[in-house]
Amino acid sequence: MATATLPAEFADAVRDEQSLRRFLHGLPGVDQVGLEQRAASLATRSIKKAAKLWAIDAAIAMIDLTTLEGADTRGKVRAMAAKARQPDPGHPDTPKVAAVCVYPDLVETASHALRKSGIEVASVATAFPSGRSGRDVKLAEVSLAVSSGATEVDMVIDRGAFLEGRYGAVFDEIVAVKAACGQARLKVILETGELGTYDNVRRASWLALLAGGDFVKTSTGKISPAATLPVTHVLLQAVRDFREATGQRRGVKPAGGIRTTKDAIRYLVAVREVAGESWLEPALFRLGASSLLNDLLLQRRTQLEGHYSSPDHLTLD
Ligand SMILES: O=C[C@H](O)COP(=O)(O)O
Repeated sequence: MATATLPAEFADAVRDEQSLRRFLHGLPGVDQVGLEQRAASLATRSIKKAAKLWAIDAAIAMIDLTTLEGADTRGKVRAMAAKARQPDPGHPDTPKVAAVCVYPDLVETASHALRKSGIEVASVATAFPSGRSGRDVKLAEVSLAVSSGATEVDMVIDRGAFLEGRYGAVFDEIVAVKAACGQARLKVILETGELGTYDNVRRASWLALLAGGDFVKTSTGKISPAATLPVTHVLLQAVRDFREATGQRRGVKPAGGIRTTKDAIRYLVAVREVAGESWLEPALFRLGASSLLNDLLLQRRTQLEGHYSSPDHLTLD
């Protein structure tokens, strides 16, 4: 197996396929009932009015504004980039989003449209969303994205290999992609809706962290279920425990199906309660979403203006 830069205590776990399997299957099992109850009870927590505007602004600043459609055009990406820079021209104090996320062939357009904005350019890669292609093709795609200006790469893991128990192959692929990323941040999409169990989600999270992923991300947004609160709890527990064990902080990105301010705030509450308040920053937490920003902007206007605001003044998501 390839090697990742790891603290000594984990060097043994990734020595070979057998050690990795032993490590991943030695992780504590997830208590499904306890996990789902805790996620549900945190989801009902209400937040005070004063905190709501803070939470809305925090959520906006942590969005990876995404378009991943076959029908995407350069014009659509330019319009998204303009919205990413200034989400609500009627309220210029509205924060910018964290990143714009596109397919590799649109990175150049996004990068040009976002220059000097401080907004990251994220590209999906490694045969997104299925992950079904050869290693060389996947790495070539990562190189295309990075050489076109991507500052972040959202790769998908090989779920087939993972479900066959070929953990070494998944690990090696993440290590190779990380190397191809150079300075770009690597987010590792687990596609949790295909992993079957919370135990598998925990194993996949640790595998991605051990292999050098900067973020673990729930979903592509292309299958159902996509992001859920319980699954996000498992990812947050993994980065929290990884930090305790190694001193290294990694990020979490739920993505897929997050559409409302209420949902976004539930995720922020989960981050605070599971990983801790220090994770509430764009370097460590993102919300991957194609259709969330407008609801946050409407709720923000409602908070500021004291009455419901019509969506007519906002461009479409
Ligand atoms: O990575 C982000 C997802 O593809 C977005 O999914 P969504 O369109 O359900 O928001």
